[in-house]
Amino acid sequence: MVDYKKLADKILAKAIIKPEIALILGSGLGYITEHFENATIIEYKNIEGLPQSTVEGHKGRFVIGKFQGSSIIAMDGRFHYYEGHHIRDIVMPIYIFKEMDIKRLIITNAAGGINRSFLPGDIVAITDVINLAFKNPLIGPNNEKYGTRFPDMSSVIDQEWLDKVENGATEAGIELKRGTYIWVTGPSYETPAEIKAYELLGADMVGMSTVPEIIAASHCGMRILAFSCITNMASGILDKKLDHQEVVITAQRVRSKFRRIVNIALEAQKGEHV
Ligand SMILES: O=P(O)(O)O[C@@H]1C[C@H](O)[C@@H](CO)O1
Ligand code: HPA
Repeated sequence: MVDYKKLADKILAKAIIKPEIALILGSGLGYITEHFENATIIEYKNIEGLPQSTVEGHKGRFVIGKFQGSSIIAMDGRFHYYEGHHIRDIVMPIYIFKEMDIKRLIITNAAGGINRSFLPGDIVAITDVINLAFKNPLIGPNNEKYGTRFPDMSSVIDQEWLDKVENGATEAGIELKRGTYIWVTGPSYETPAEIKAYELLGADMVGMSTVPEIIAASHCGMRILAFSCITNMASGILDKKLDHQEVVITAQRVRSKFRRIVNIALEAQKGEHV
């Protein structure tokens, strides 16, 4: 068993501040850490036992600092199943955050829009997920210290927190859509026939991450918000080939809107108990 506490202590020992909220940054979204004050950067390669990031647009480092008055630990680079990591290793950071006594998690990703009312550049609040990869990071012995063997998944997103974010976004004049995210392993993008099938299953956007993190964070009782940046329309919707460069470029194009949504999410939890 991995000693998450030891890893958490090792990371905290290098930081100037004690983080209270964790933020996982999707493809091309790492720029938000440029706005952190008093930032400590810790490369994954300097933490023995952690997997490494191998994907463009994922730097592979923790950035710990103050953002919008909140103390944050951000993952500028996440782990994906298609990189060859064991499914349990993908969620190692979640249990490390738990050992840091972090109670709130904001997850972000780049995703392909399936819902025809979405446009590249939209930000969508994830309201539910579909695990089409059929991989579960909780398979194996359960550590009761973190959570129960059979965790409930009927309300994985913190609705109270999301309501506040939606109100804040409306007040700020930012359009925040809602949708169901379907997780596939990748790394190949989907075929048009697959996208038609996922649409029938009720998915609004498709991506290659986030769901393992939601399962693990939910298992250990964290309050979760998750946002997709629609970087492209999913396969077959437009007469266009998909390409990771476009994903990263679109994620960067919406940097100001995306940053404001994260700001609002941080503001929305201030003054609350956890
Ligand atoms: O880490 P995320 O989910 O944001 O990255 C998406 C999914 C694939 O890793 C990649 C495909 O372009 O971007
Ligand atoms: N499919 C899967 N993952 C993605 C996509 C997509 O179209 N865009 C960004 N990540």
